[in-house]
Amino acid sequence: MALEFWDIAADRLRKSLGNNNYKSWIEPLQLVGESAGTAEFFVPTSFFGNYVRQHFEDQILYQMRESGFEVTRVTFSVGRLDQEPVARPSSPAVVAPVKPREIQGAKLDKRFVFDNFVVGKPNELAHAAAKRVAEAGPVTFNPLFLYGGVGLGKTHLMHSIAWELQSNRPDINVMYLSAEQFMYRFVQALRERKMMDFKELFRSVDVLMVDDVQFIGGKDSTQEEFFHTFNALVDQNKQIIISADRAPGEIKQLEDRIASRLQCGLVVDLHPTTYELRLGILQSKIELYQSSYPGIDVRQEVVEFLAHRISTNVRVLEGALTRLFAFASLVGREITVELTQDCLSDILRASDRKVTVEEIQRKVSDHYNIRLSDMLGPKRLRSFARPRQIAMYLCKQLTSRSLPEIGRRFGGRDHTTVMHGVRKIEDLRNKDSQMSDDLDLLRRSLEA
Ligand SMILES: Nc1ncnc2c1ncn2[C@@H]1O[C@H](COP(=O)(O)OP(=O)(O)OP(=O)(O)O)[C@@H](O)[C@H]1O
Repeated sequence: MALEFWDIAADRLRKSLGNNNYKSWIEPLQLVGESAGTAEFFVPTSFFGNYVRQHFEDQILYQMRESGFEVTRVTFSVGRLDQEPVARPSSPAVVAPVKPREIQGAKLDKRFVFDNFVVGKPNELAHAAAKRVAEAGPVTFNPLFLYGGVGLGKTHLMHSIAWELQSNRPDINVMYLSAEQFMYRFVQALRERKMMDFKELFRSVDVLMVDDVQFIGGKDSTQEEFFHTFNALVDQNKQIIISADRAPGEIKQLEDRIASRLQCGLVVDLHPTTYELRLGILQSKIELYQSSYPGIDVRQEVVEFLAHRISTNVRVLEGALTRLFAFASLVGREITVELTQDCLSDILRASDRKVTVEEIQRKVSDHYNIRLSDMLGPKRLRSFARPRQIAMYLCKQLTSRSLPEIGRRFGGRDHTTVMHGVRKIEDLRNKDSQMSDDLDLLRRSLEA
């Protein structure tokens, strides 16, 4: 009976709102039941429900009353009746069981899960924050903004969150995509005149994850749309997770209002890897590789050699291992440091960190707590002369500068003075363990 009344009300709504509005917003409503003056409707998404409530609620109430309903209130909740809409006022609605939802948006990499993410000092905060949002508890920081240099694990953490959300909360809608894909979809929606669908899609997600957001810098209309999407979701208390290669305030050509919104939640950076973290990552990747290349062993000295020499990013480290394992399996030899040097000569050359003379001078003067001007000036006091010789020695070791060039950069000294200094330190290094430790420490911090 109620269904027939609804048919009448719907027909009146078609006439009063027009065919387009009717098709888009009234036809998809499913009347679930009506009691105590309240009519309850199922709607496909929460965005849809909000939209109808804001724009058509009064009209719906009015036309329902005009058609014989005694209603004073309508409610809209997300759901779907299992078959054709059946309106039985006093019987409970039959709702389709919740199926685990697919993650919407870009495809996720199966290897990028929390279990495969090695945690160390440089990334522990980012990891902890990622774990927290993956629990899908009450939203405490919105957005979570992860940033860091190339290949430091931002995408890995984002995918891990998405996988974990899918298993913890199969009922919620998670959307992961890159900022580039966001723009592509936006442009496509504009071209095909489907902006309403676009808005509805993005406003109906429970967790939105956008990777590499620096991409929208300078793209004005994409930024504008992103801003509206962002605000709409935050207003609904939906979780947003963003990644970028730099902090929000440093993204070029990003509107100030967006940068400031992005800083409203928790901003965490992934620091460059340390030697220890690289060792950990290598050990974990080697174990993974050994399942594909049984019988191939990597000596500990090789692992240390790689962790020491490849300090750029983890992606390069992984590339080096892949090549090493493939090579070792082809030639059927154990992986030694020599084999590694042969096989990875190009990667090792490219990874050689370019340390500058100025960096060395600054580091050494800081380490020995003297002023830079005293290190470069004419004073011959031992407390200035020794750090000066150490800095010269490190310049010879870590840069490709010639002795005369180094002399010039140290207050215009002669190349024989530099040579004398370098020899002195070489000598001390072999005799004095404190000197040797100091040199190792300085070298490591310069190469980190
Ligand atoms: N802590 C880590 N533990 C294990 N693997 C890691 C870690 N950090 C990075 N990786 C691996 O390094 C590779 C590069 O990581 P990812 O793609 O997540 O970097 P990114 O920060 O998103 O880089 P980009 O700025 O280029 O997008 C991936 O294969 C990832 O699994």
